[in-house]
Amino acid sequence: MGLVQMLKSQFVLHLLMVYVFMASGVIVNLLQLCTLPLWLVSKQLARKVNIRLGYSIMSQMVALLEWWSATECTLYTDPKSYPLYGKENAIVVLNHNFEIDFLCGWTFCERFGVLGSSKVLAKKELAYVPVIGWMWYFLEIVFCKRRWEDDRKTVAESLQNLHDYPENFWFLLHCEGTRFTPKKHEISMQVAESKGLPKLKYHLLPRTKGFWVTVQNLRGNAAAVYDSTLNFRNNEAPTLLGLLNGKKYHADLYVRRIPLDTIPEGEADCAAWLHKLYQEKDSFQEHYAQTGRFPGPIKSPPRRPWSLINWLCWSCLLLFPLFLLFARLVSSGSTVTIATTVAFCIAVSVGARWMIGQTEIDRGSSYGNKEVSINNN
Ligand SMILES: CCCCC/C=C\C/C=C\CCCCCCCC(=O)SCCNC(=O)CCNC(=O)[C@H](O)C(C)(C)COP(=O)(O)OP(=O)(O)OC[C@H]1O[C@@H](n2cnc3c(N)ncnc32)[C@H](O)[C@@H]1OP(=O)(O)O
Ligand SMILES: CCCCCCCCCCCCCCCCCC(=O)OC[C@@H](O)COP(=O)(O)O
Repeated sequence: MGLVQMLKSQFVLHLLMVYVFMASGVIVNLLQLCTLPLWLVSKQLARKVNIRLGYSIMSQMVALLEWWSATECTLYTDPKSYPLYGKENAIVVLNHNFEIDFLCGWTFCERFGVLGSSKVLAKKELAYVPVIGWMWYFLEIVFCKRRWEDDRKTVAESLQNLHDYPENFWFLLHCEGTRFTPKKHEISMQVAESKGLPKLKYHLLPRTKGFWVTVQNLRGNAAAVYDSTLNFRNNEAPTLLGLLNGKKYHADLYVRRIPLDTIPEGEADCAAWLHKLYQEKDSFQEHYAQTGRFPGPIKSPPRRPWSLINWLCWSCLLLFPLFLLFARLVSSGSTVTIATTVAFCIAVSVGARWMIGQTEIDRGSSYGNKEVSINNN
């Protein structure tokens, strides 16, 4: 292990990074709270301010991937579609197999200039994750309970609100609804069989209702669906802790641009269209497994310096007072103050570990895990 790699794996450095992320995150959350009165005066200005504030949090995690771990991201796509990326609103349909797929998504958003305005249909539980979940509230992220009877109205309303959104956005949909595990796969393939649908090898059976409601409510607003398929070289299963330890991965993303007006309007036709799309996605993953690459030409956007600059600015701003405080603490010699500080550091690391746990598939939800009573009618 080289010196740099050894440094990157030091716990004390991770603690400092977590401190910068959490402290800057809470400051940004408080600033977001201060924008509430602005919504009453100028909604569009409040949204633009929140896009930039959100960027300041999300791009720190992007910097972790791009600059700290130096993970590479290769894009396979049609060169004719490429100039449109970042210049239009789009619905992104992405497979959900990896613990850091959300971060790869953010990284591509960053490279096409839509990170601050990126949107997702996220499970409600994520709204309570400190910093990220609180930030999402101000970014008009659409949350769902994964119970159609509860979600159909709220999701449609939240999507309608995006019609006058002031900047281009990508709306991410993980149609599988949960991350891939062998057990969830087995159960969803029983559902596929009961519906007479072909089996998928690399994906769970997509849940079609969220896709249909999104397409219907973003018609006239989003121009296209970006069918995106992600995988990692060398059969790696990347983790957030791996990134924190400076491990370099290589992500490959295959994106096809599909104009929204070519997608059927009726619910049943739209569902059939999505099932067909997932069969195609499965064949792309098979191609990847066989050849180590996706079909089509490579047109990779380079990383930009902004995420690193933002991260360095927050680090300078927050580490300097921390070191001053630390020096004063040591010189004061007060056991109570030192013990309180140590307890605070432990609380922050436990909190951060819990947040990282939210990304771990082993600690994932039981959604899609339960045997369903299969009705063949
Ligand atoms: C280009 C690079 C990327 C750019 C990235 C862009 C933006 C980045 C932005 C943010 C990054 C951060 C990312 C954070 C990620 C967080 C993501 C999540 O939280 S995923 C979980 C939440 N999202 C979803 O669930 C979306 C998909 N789900 C749906 O759409 C659902 O339909 C629903 C609207 C949530 C409703 O859920 P419900 O469970 O009620 O689903 P359905 O009614 O659809 O399901 C019943 C239906 O399914 C059949 N069924 C039963 N069991 C299964 C099973 N195990 N598998 C499959 N299907 C099953 C059942 O028979 C019913 O069938 P039918 O519809 O025919 O009656
Ligand atoms: C510079 C950075 C320093 C980093 C410090 C570390 C801080 C930790 C930050 C944690 C961020 C948490 C973001 C959560 C996003 C997780 C997205 C996700 O993948 O959710 C899973 C759901 O889709 C499905 O859930 P399951 O049904 O599979 O269960």
